[in-house]
Parts: sequence; structure tokens; C-alpha cells
Amino acid sequence: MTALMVQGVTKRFLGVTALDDVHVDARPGEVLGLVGPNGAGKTTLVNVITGHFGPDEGAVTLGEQTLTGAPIERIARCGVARTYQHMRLLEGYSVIDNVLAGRHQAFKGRVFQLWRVRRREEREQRAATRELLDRLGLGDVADVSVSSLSYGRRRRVEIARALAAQPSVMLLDEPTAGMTPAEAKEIGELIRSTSREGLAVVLIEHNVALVSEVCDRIAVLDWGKVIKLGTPDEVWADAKVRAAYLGGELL
Ligand SMILES: Nc1ncnc2c1ncn2[C@@H]1O[C@H](COP(=O)(O)OP(=O)(O)OP(=O)(O)O)[C@@H](O)[C@H]1O
Repeated sequence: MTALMVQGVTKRFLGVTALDDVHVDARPGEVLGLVGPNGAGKTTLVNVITGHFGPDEGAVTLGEQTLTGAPIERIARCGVARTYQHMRLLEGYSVIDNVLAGRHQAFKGRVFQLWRVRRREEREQRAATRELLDRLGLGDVADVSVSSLSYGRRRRVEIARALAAQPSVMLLDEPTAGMTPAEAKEIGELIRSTSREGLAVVLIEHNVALVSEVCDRIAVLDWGKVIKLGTPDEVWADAKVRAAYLGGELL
């Protein structure tokens, strides 16, 4: 497993500097929180890492691999998976088919294979996906349409789909948005236990209590700049953070 490094990334949209010389890293086995007021640049940073936007300046690397400016599919195949602020599930398809889609996307075109070998791989992938669904508490709905699931379970399917690609880095954009506190707590526990298996998780999250509980380190963005990067205690004790984030009324 390899670390994600963002070095000196700047991204401008017409008159807006959405990211301004951003330096952050996410280490294998840790959860890195990405927090900050609305419009601070959190989603833009995720979009630059995943190749949805190229940066104007700076570099993104994963171990020895340079991701800067690479197409989205290549970055995904390098081991970067994500979920979106607004869910993008294949409506009307089963949970297992949605999750398998994540797996196929990551592995497609990898090698030319005989039909027989492909059939065997497909069976193996289905079995591995069922195991993953069991682990995420979705085993009982594997063959059910995602459209009929509760909001919390649909969010879980999104995470399962990202994990199915066996990433080194998983970027989660507000995975607990719209959840009940109990559902959010469960997702928090899931994120933490998943990271402990060795992947780096980058978590955009507005829920301060959850982010403090789940994250090893937190990067605070404000107006496109990282104003603090440290442990939850270090971050929330920082005067600049308190001033920028929720106008000083943090905890
Ligand atoms: N595609 C785009 N075109 C123009 N401006 C954009 C684009 N994407 C983001 N921006 C601008 O960049 C800035 C950062 O936006 P971004 O969505 O990254 O913030 P955020 O921290 O994720 O906010 P939120 O918490 O509200 O999701 C904002 O001023 C936003 O309007």
C-alpha cells in the first residue's frame, strides 16, 4: 500500500482560486479528514486527485505513480476510488451488480483473456463481492434492487462499490449526509475498520463529532488554503480553525 501526496496544488475557475498551493498526504491505514466551510475547496481537491479536473499547478502522486493530469480511468486503475456527494447508483439493478460494476471498472482491459478464464474470474469476483457485502452488512440484500433500499444502506452500497475496486486510497465525499445519527455512527465505524486494513481514506465530512472520532488527522481548508493539518485535538484547538470554521463556535 502506498501513500497519496498532494504537493502545491492550485486550481482556478475563472475568477475563483478554489485551491491555493495545497499540500496534504494520506497514509496507508489512516483516515484523513477534509473539513472546512462551504466553498472551501474540499470537493475540488477530491476532483483534482481523481482526475475530474487537472490542477493549474502542483502534483498528485500515489507512491511512485504520478497521477497529475492522468485520465479518470487510469487514476482509478492506479488504486484511487471515490464516492460522490450525490449518490450515483445504477437504479433498478441489484446491490451485487452495482458493486460488481465498481470491480469491473477497476479491472477492465487489464489483460486479454480466454473466454473460459473470463468465466472463472467472473465467478471468483462474484464470490469475493458477496464476501465484501457480508462484511459491510449488505449480505442479506445482495440480490435486491438498490432502488428499494433505505438511504443509509444505499450509502453503504456506494462505499462497497468503491472498496470492490481494491483501492489504495478511498475518497468519501460526505458519506453520512442525510443519515440518522445512528446510521452515521455505523458508517463512521465502518470507515475506521476499513482503513485499518491498510488503505488510506480521505473523508469529507461536516459532522464535527464524527470526524473527530473517526479521523487520525484532519486537514482544514479555508478559501482554498490548508490552514491546519494535524490530529483532531490539535486542529480544534487552533485559533485560526475556530475563527474560520463555524465562526468560532466549534464544539
Ligand atoms: N466546476 C466549477 N466551475 C466553477 N467554479 C467551481 C467549480 N467547482 C467548484 N467551483 C468553485 O470553487 C470553490 C470551491 O468549491 P468546492 O465545491 O470545492 O467547495 P467545498 O468545500 O466542497 O464546498 P461544500 O462544502 O459546499 O461542498 C467554490 O467557490 C465553487 O463555487
